[in-house]
Amino acid sequence: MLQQVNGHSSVSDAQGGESFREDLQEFLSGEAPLHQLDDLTKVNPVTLETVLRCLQARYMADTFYTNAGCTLVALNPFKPVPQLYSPELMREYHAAPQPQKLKPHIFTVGEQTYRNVKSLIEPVNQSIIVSGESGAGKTWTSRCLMKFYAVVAASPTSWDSHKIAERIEQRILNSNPVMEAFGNACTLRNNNSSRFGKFIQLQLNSAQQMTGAAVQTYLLEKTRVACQASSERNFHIFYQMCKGASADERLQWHLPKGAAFSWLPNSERTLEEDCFEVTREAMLHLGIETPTQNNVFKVLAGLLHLGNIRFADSEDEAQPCQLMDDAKCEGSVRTSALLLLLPEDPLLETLRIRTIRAGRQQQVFRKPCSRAECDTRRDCLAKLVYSRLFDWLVSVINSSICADPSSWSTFIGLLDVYGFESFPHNSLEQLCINYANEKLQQHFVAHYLRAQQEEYTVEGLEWSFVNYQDNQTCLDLIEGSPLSICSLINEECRLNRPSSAAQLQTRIESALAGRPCLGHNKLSREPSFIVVHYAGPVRYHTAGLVEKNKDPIPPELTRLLQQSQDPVLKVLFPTDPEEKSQEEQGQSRAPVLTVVSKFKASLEQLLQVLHRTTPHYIRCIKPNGQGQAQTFLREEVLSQLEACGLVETIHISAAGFPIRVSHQNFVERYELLRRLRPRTSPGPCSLSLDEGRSGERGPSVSHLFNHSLLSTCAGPSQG
Ligand SMILES: Nc1ncnc2c1ncn2[C@@H]1O[C@H](COP(=O)(O)OP(=O)(O)OP(=O)(O)O)[C@@H](O)[C@H]1O
Repeated sequence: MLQQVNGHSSVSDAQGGESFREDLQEFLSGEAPLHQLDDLTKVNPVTLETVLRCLQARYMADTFYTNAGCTLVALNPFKPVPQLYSPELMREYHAAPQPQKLKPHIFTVGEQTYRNVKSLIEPVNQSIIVSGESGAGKTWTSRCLMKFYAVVAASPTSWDSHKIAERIEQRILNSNPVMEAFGNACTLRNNNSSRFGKFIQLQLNSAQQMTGAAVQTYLLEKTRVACQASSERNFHIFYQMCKGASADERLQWHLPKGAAFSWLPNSERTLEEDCFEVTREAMLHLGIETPTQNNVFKVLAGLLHLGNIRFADSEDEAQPCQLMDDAKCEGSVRTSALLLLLPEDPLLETLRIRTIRAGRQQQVFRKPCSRAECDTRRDCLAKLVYSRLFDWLVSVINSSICADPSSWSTFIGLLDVYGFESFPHNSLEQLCINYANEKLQQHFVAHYLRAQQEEYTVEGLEWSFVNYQDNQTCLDLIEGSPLSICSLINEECRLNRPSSAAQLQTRIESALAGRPCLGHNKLSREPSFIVVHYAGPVRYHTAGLVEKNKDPIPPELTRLLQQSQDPVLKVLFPTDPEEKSQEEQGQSRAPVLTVVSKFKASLEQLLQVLHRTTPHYIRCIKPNGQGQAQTFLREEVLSQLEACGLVETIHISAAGFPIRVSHQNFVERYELLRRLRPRTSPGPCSLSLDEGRSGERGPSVSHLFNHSLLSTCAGPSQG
């Protein structure tokens, strides 16, 4: 081959031939080392294999951030890398003339968004969408970005003239431990897993200083209060108070050392998250004074005692269930009532007896509940209190950190959402989460395609995306009108008819027959349906779906809690005189929104906000499921690349121009070809190294070309 090459070569003398031979050997021995490639869309060619190899090589070289077009891929190091997040490094990225020329980092994204706001080019507001599966590093990333803005967008003086007034950035940072204590839990996949989604809006004034923030939360996993999977835990706060309370507090909250609570599994495990003092301190900084904090913890202790109440089957259906025959159970009712400041007998009665209003006169009937119903009502009471407490905390946080509307004009939004989920058993929670991911994926693809087109236009390239189809058909299946999975589940709730899991499956299959993204696993014995998501097919079980969607709260429970004399519960359950009189007069109350309807509405609101911002994407990837440093499991990474839409990005890249090399890199790489150039005058495909240097176009401009162009011409069009 060399002979043949030499035949056309201008390299003639023996010495030159030898050096050429060596250079050619070096050329053939490979591209730049993979770990040095900062952008996945620049690996050649862009395929899953090359992308995986590149990520692996970088991970093993302790390089955790890589660009992928307009996305940043963040690999979880699973080990402390303090120098990677130091304030000095933050300032370096902040001060850099071109931060995108530094190594890929979340601070590049942070700085870019900050500069975009400064530039005042529409849309001025920015959003950073951080996604990934549980344990991939979303919370870590969001926290680091908040710290970054606290450093670079800090106001030079205190926001209040008083010395004691705390800086707003510190308050915003203080919201993290509080939200994590109440909203995070140890799961099989992550010791500190956020059990809710959040959008944090960092508010900036005209001088781009942070003047405040606002938090919006989504879908708190409230069932965890009363039901934890084996080897998982309840929300951190319960363990924090049980482990960190003083002797005096233990006495007040009836939490003697070593007390066993059935809603507090795996409490022998101590995690670094079990830091009660940090939570209390942060609550104090947010304006939640010690007496209010004590009240909150007293209520939580009341819930723990509530969880120890056990019912026994009643022999006579007309009689209410008895408590399990032990003194401990009676003690739990008493202590729970004491801590929640509720009358003991009505508490027990509400758990065991259902009241039904019927007829024109709204006559009240009392029906004893079965043992299972009693358990459900007990759990429902705990979930109701906890979810309202969480919402209240978020509202307190907001009132502490939110700036006056006149003091801010722009914002940077940080969205930390649960990634795509597919488990052996998937239910309404997974449907909502995956629905949100479909929406965000559509938003991402639209943005990515737009960015691609803009890049091609700048390059003067003709382009077309081959066979690219977005995920609208899947979204139509989930949320479309008039018929979709959401509408059918809502219909079942509205009609309030008894319907089995099998009937719901049949209804979905018949009403949505022929939809391309709907599948059915004929081998499955449990009633279910399959949705073919962009990230892969997921089977959803229909059992319990309608009930979960209704999320019914027996009105007696709310009425009971309205009787409490506890100051916190009084805030969480205010009495509404109008509602009470309406009920007494037999007027029907406003229709209760289903879980799906509420989620859909909040998702639409979120997307409206996102649509009005310039989005930036950070995809967090977990290199292995065991949380081990230096371990890169290709299969696991691959499934996450699929789930976070990166494979799709790669396909879109490949549908456009799959090979992208900057002019400068091209020249450096193929410099050898110049020495092969015949002495005759250059043809249309000849390479002139002096023309069109990339620097003349600006730093971000790449030359893009397809396979055929490369193979026939071996040189970029100089467009
Ligand atoms: N950049 C990082 N450097 C060091 N360790 C990290 C980094 N990112 C994540 N980790 C480790 O991984 C763990 C999981 O990260 P994190 O809690 O941010 O995941 P997550 O994606 O928010 O998960 P979930 O969806 O369950 O809340 C952290 O507790 C931390 O130990």
